[in-house]
Amino acid sequence: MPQKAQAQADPGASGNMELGARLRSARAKIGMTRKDLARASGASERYLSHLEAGDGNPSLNVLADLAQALDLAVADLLPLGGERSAEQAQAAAMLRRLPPERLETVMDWLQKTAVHSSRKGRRIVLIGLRGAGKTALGAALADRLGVPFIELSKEVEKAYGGSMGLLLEMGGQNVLRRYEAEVWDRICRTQEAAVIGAPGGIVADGPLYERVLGAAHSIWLQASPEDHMSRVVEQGDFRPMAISRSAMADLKAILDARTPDYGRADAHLNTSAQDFDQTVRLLEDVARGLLDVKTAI
Ligand SMILES: Nc1ncnc2c1ncn2[C@@H]1O[C@H](COP(=O)(O)OP(=O)(O)O)[C@@H](O)[C@H]1O
Ligand SMILES: O=C(O)C1=C[C@@H](OP(=O)(O)O)[C@@H](O)[C@H](O)C1
Ligand SMILES: [Mg+2]
Repeated sequence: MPQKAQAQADPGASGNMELGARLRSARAKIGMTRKDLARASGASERYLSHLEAGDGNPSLNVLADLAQALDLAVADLLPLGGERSAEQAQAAAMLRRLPPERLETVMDWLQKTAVHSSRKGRRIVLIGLRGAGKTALGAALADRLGVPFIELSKEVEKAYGGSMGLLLEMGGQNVLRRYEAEVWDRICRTQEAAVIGAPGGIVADGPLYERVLGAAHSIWLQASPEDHMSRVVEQGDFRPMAISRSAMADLKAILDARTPDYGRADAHLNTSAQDFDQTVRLLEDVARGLLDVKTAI
């Protein structure tokens, strides 16, 4: 194999280059000459010049001496630990230097903001069995938060250009899942803030459900089986429970089977414990709690 290709494929070589660059820039930042650094660290000037050129593989002891001479942590000299930008590397270095007693506060803040909100944005997704209130409560919540209300099933129908019934008849569950996944991803790309009503059956598509939980703040709207049934019957729509003598047994079985999945939502709200308007108020509190981001460290 040619020498150059081998060097490029060797992650150690690029690490040494990065170490060299970090050393040079750390030294430059504090106005230290190579001679100064050699004196302060005990390494020879010639060795330092090799290291800075990316041509060396220093021992941990040497690194420790260099770091001490530069008033840095050893980790600050090491190649990026997977960070994708200088800012990320700087943030990681700052975290490493943070006194332990401040670390807990900073981690708490990071969890609530950086990690949490960057992926979930200000998106709220409502999940739950039919009659939970995803549609009715979702519209009311969106109104109160001043964000759009989007129903996944409606968006699927728009994207397909036909009714859900037609889509299922022509394409079946697999096509429905493909549409749901495409529409979900588009919503996440285009809507930083929204209330999204998921179809009750979203839990059946494992990979999509994972994406849903990861890309929005999720709230499971719970109701008693009796309320699920009466609300659905009132709407004259019996999906996914067929009208039969065993309808209530079917409903309970579906609810039981889905409870572990619905239960993974970030928050749960019992909609059976109070009337609609009170439920809207509670839901708004829950949603604002999830969106609330502490900005002061
Ligand atoms: N406390 C409550 N919480 C949610 N919905 C309620 C409540 N009380 C009555 N309802 C009614 O129950 C129905 C819930 O249906 P819907 O919003 O279509 O549920 P989903 O979209 O989850 O199937 C709505 O007509 C709503 O007005
Ligand atoms: O719970 C379910 O299995 C289903 C719920 C419906 O969505 P909604 O809960 O939005 O009505 C729809 O996805 C389909 O009829 C299956
Ligand atoms: Mg609905």
